[in-house]
Amino acid sequence: MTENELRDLLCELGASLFARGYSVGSAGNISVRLPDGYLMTPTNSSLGRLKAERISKLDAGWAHVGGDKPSKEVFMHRAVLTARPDAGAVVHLHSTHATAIGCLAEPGESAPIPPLTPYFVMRVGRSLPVIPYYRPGDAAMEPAIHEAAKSARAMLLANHGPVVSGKTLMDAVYAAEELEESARLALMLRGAGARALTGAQVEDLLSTFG
Ligand SMILES: O=C(O)[C@@H](O)C(=O)COP(=O)(O)O
Ligand SMILES: [Zn+2]
Repeated sequence: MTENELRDLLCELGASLFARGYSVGSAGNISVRLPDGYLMTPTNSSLGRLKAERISKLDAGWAHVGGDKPSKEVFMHRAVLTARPDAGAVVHLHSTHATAIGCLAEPGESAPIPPLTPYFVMRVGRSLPVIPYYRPGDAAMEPAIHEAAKSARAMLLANHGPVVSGKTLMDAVYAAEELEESARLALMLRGAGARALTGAQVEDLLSTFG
């Protein structure tokens, strides 16, 4: 896709996430890898009202070179995109149920949501590390996120929200949506003795769709 097509898709997907309640107010931010740098949602912007021409552009060294001032979470996005050379985009949301799991789980946990459904395993993967709490925008979060992202497509920031990567922008958004719905399901079934997929079923999914 061209840069302009990616800008338009970012606006379209941001509006769709916002309209369906995956983000509210100016919460959340999204980045997309380009051949010569990165696109990032501007700080304090609503995902529901992004303007293609105002999206922030950063060069390959992560310096701001165009558009509005980028999200204060540049360190979060840089941590994931440098750890995962195959990732083309990162989506950070405050979606309610994934954030709730991030408030219940212990930092350091690696699988706070059980593999209840195949699509969760296919989109999010085997592990979902819980990163200790950092103040939003704190550069100190970068090493912990970078390390976790080497082996996980998605993670939960304790008491903050999910961070999800994907090969493409569309993949990252689909995975963020699936993570939120799986978190909702996990909370709904908490304590009910729900049957999770077995280890063999998870491995079969990962080797077939991984
Ligand atoms: O939680 C926060 O403050 C940020 O992580 C966030 O979601 C929105 O920050 P900006 O992207 O700087 O608006
Ligand atoms: Zn946030």
